[in-house]
Amino acid sequence: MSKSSQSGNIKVFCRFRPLNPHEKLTSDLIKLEHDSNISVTVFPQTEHSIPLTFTYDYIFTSESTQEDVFTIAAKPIIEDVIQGFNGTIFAYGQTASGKTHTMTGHDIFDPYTMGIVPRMISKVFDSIESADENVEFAVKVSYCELYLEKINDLVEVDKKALKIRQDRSKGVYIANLSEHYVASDFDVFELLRVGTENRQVSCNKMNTKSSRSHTLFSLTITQNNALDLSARVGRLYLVDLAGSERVSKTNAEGQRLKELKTINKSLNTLGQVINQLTDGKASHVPYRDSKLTRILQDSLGGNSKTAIIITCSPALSNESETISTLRFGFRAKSIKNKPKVNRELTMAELKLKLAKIEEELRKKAIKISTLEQALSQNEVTLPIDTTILTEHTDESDDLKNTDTDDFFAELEDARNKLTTLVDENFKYKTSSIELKSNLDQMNDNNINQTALISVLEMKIVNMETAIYNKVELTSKLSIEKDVLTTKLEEVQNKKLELERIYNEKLVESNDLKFQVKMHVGDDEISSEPVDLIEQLKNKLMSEQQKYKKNQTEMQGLQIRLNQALQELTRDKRNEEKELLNREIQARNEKIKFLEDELETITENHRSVKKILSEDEETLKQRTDELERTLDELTNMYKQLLAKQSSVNIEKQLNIRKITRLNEKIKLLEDELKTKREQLMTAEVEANRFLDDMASQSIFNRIKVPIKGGGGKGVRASMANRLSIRPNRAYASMVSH
Ligand SMILES: Nc1ncnc2c1ncn2[C@@H]1O[C@H](COP(=O)(O)OP(=O)(O)OP(=O)(O)O)[C@@H](O)[C@H]1O
Repeated sequence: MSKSSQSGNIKVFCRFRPLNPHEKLTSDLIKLEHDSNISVTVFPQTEHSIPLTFTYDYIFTSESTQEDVFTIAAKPIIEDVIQGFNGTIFAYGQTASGKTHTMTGHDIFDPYTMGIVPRMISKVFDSIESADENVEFAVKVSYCELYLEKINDLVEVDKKALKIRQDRSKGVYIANLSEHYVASDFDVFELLRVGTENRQVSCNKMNTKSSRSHTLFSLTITQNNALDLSARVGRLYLVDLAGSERVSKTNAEGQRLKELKTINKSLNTLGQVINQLTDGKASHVPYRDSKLTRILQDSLGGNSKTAIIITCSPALSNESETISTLRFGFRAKSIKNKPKVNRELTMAELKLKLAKIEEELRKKAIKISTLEQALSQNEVTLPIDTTILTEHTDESDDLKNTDTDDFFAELEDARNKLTTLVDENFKYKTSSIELKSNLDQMNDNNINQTALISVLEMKIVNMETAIYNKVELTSKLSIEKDVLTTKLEEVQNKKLELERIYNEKLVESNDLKFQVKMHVGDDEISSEPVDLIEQLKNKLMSEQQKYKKNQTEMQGLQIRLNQALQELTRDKRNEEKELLNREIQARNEKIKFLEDELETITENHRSVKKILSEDEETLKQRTDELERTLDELTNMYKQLLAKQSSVNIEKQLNIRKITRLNEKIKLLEDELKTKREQLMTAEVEANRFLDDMASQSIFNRIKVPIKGGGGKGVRASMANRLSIRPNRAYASMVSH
């Protein structure tokens, strides 16, 4: 199967039916305005209600014809199904709103009243008739109903309570549901008639032939092109839902009430599925909550081209149901599906794909070398064995098919990742270098500051030594001063002593003079006393000399003391001391300042170190991370190389296969040429045989090939049989 997907919203169409005869007598019309053929505004009659505007892909009014509905809503879907897409059309609305009228129609043979289903079937066979005669079609149909949450086959009625299954190729499907090959629209109509007869229909208060079950009619068209050997499969689902209705409006009880509840439950789940699909935030879509939503899984949010026709009653008595239906359709409009063509590739397409793969391989090789360069620029060496690129072996038959698109996407992804990582790595490296240079600069600054500090410290030591010397000198001078003071005191004491002695001697001498005067008069003084006086005079003289000497000595000492004191108190000294003190103070302040500065620098250094160590840590982590990622990328790169190698091998194998196939085709073409003529005659016989078969049984379990364009013979013969048109009673039975 090849992919050719395009996403698109589900198409929603709205259809208002006319008032029925009963409503014409009992009810007014809902107040609404058709703003355009895509927008309608409802003015609810309930108190305080505001007007509600709804837009759809198209709005059919009560005057719209069945032909209009088919052309606008259904025809594009069947055209897509013939192209190989899956398509779904279903009608949703309250009971008696016109679902069956829209889907089947009142009379499937009446060109005016026939609904979507018969028109689509005719369209399918018209398309087959006008198709290329090299295309062979096979059409098969199945018809079932979902009644009370059980799936029953409507053609082979013994097949009841069928199970829903899902697989990759078929998607969601009903296991064991009978499938019938059909050769013409007549076969399909006949099958529809039988199925409709078997459908659960009962009377209710609102609709005398109300559908009590949901029905699912499926038509699968397979086409094989004999020229390019391509194949396509398109599947069409036509769903006629049972109508929702309020329990209170129907007076239902017993089995009817049970049916009603089951129908309402499955329709509620359908509403929830649509709500979840359009919510945007919802993580779970409750498809499995009802069989109806499970069957419609591929049609809602899946790979189908889907059209929903919401049918509405215009009667005021149904206003709330009509608004609820309009809301349902409005919401469903935003569901996005991803339809894809179910087809197999032709030989030419295979060749084209091979050429594309070869081109992509070439590009990939360039990309790989670019990657290698990028890696080597980042000093990442890869242990690549380059021979792996060209190596291939015959033992590789088991190798899985590699989707080159995925491979290239992966490669591109890896390349982008690598580029981002390389850029990041580069950024980190640059910032790391910047940080390192900052750190170096700060270290240099630090060294300079430290040198300056040590010079200053030296200076401080010198100054301290000088201060110490000065202090020592001062203390020496102070000691000397003390000694001199003591000496001065001694001299002064001596002086006082001498003065005292002198005074005593003076008193003694005066006493002696007086005694002499008194004793001898002036001339009668004997030689003895004169000697004594002389002695005393001499003694006094020597004492005076001693005194003078002491006095001179004392004066000398006094001078020396004064000199010493002067020296001590001299201004110059004081000034020097003052200066010294000031210098010491200034240096102390400088030391303090430098200490503070040193502390700040140390603090800065510490914080920078901390930041750097943190940055280094982050950088280290980042580098580790990058290294890990690079390791991963290296592994990925190796894997990619291995993949590339397997693609190369596969390419070789494919080339061989294609060569073999071409040879085979050549042989087959030759064979075909000879057999074609034989087939022409056989075909006439086969047509006759098919006619016979169709006359015996219309439900065919054997594949009936219908030739595009060439199928005219079969359909024409069928048309002959259909020329006896079914009577009215039969036709209306088909419609319900
Ligand atoms: N657009 C229309 N034009 C004319 N008549 C219509 C239209 N739509 C519905 N009717 C008529 O309204 C009646 C109810 O329609 P129908 O049976 O299709 O409703 P329904 O939605 O299928 O009901 P239920 O869910 O109960 O099966 C029928 O008689 C049908 O012919």
